[in-house]
Amino acid sequence: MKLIGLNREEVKNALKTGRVTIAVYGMGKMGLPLAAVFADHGAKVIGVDINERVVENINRGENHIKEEPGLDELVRRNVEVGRLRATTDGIRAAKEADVMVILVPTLTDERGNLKLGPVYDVAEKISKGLERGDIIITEATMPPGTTESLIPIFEKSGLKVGEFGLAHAPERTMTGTAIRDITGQYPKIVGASDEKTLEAVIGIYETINGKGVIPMSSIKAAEAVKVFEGVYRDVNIALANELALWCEEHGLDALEVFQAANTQPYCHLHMPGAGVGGHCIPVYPWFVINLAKKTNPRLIKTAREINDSMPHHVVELTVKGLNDAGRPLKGSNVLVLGLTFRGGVREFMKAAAKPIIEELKEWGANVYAYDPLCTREDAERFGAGWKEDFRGIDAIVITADHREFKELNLERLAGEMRTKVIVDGRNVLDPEKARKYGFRYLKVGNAG
Ligand SMILES: NC(=O)c1ccc[n+]([C@@H]2O[C@H](COP(=O)([O-])OP(=O)(O)OC[C@H]3O[C@@H](n4cnc5c(N)ncnc54)[C@H](O)[C@@H]3O)[C@@H](O)[C@H]2O)c1
Ligand SMILES: CC(=O)N[C@@H]1[C@@H](OP(=O)(O)OP(=O)(O)OC[C@H]2O[C@@H](n3ccc(=O)[nH]c3=O)[C@H](O)[C@@H]2O)O[C@H](CO)[C@@H](O)[C@@H]1O
Repeated sequence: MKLIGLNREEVKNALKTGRVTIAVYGMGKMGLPLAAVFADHGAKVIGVDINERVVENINRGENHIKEEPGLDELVRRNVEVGRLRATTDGIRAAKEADVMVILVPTLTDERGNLKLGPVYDVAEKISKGLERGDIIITEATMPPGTTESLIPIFEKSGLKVGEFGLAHAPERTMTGTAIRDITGQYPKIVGASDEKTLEAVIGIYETINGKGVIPMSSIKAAEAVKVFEGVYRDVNIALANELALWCEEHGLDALEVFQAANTQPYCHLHMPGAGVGGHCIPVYPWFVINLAKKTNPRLIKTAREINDSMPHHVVELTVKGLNDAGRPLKGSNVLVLGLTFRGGVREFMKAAAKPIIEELKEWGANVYAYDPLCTREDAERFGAGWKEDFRGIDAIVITADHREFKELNLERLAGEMRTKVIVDGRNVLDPEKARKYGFRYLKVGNAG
């Protein structure tokens, strides 16, 4: 059922009664939860992915996103009742769907150059199945202006924008809380090509999001909201890192000072640490930097440099800790705890562990690694040995805040390690407790 021209209440009713078909392109950490939530609210949903194994799993009612609580059941029951199915045929999905949601990766390379290939691929497929009255929504985080830059591709269908609707509704969630966030942790941001499309898209998201919708004046404004959220986070993490380095110089504990400062409602000092990884936070600033022609985003560029320098600082802390214990880094056995970019997610994009392992090896250390979400092969891919105990280890370097690391048995570590040095790159351990067991405990913002 085409939705353009309906008011939001009519759209909600149509969606809930199974008269709306939604195709979601990208069955990943964001796309599959969204598809399952739409299906659970009554829509007929087609999940589209280029990965045949992903498609086969979903059609068997199996969820492959293991970091998402509740998603197994949501996928199983909606596949079982026939509301959710998956395909690799993106063109056919567009022909059958009334609404097409683009939620494939939007990435950059190490230098921040955009890699929007998956978005263009999906746009081309949608253009071959687009029908009058259809609505296309980009949910993937987009450099502002990108959604509208796809219009020439969509108009290859022979339709003009206006005959189909275009909107941007950024996915404001994170792996591990996607279902909670999609269904109402935050209001949904929506910008659209025209009033009728905006009205329909508000109806679509009010159906699934209990916090409602914030309509924006344009598609580009909606794109900027999500990107700015990420830039805010990256710049504030850089501020925390810079102040933490100052605290080290002045013998202060950064977290003690930050926690006290943050009791003031206007102060939100973030967590200093081993660096900023993932598909999101280190990427979104480049969307702003690359699009700046007359302005010069100096602060945003400097923040990126500060955050990218933190893995090296963690290596410096490791050298200091070992030296204080009378051991050179060269020849020491160092165990890196964490290969993923953050705890709870098996994702390696710009993980701090990679440069840390490389630099430790350059200095002649024997480097091992362990991560509860990873395998021996992952460690070897990073250039480290795999080690699940602490015997003979001189220094432990924590680079991801996995729950397991917060619960480390310090008594066992003290008994097994050869030299007792801990560099806590994610502030997961209690400094006093570590020092009580005789560890030299260092972290970003407190060099012991
Ligand atoms: N992961 C997060 O916490 C998070 C949070 C908010 C927003 N986002 C944004 O959501 C978007 C998707 O991120 P994600 O974490 O779900 O990625 P992901 O890597 O987990 O999943 C992407 C999926 O898209 C599929 N895919 C790739 N190219 C395709 C194509 N041409 N056609 C169809 N499917 C294709 C892949 O096979 C994969 O299954 C990105 O723009 C990201 O910035 C991510
Ligand atoms: C919708 C979307 O895109 N969602 C994103 C998702 O982001 P994400 O999954 O990438 O996770 P983040 O928590 O942002 O971590 C990124 C890296 O920064 C390090 N870090 C973090 C905080 C800090 O104070 N100091 C740090 O050093 C951390 O170790 C890691 O390496 O969720 C965030 C809400 O959590 C959102 O804001 C963010 O938009």
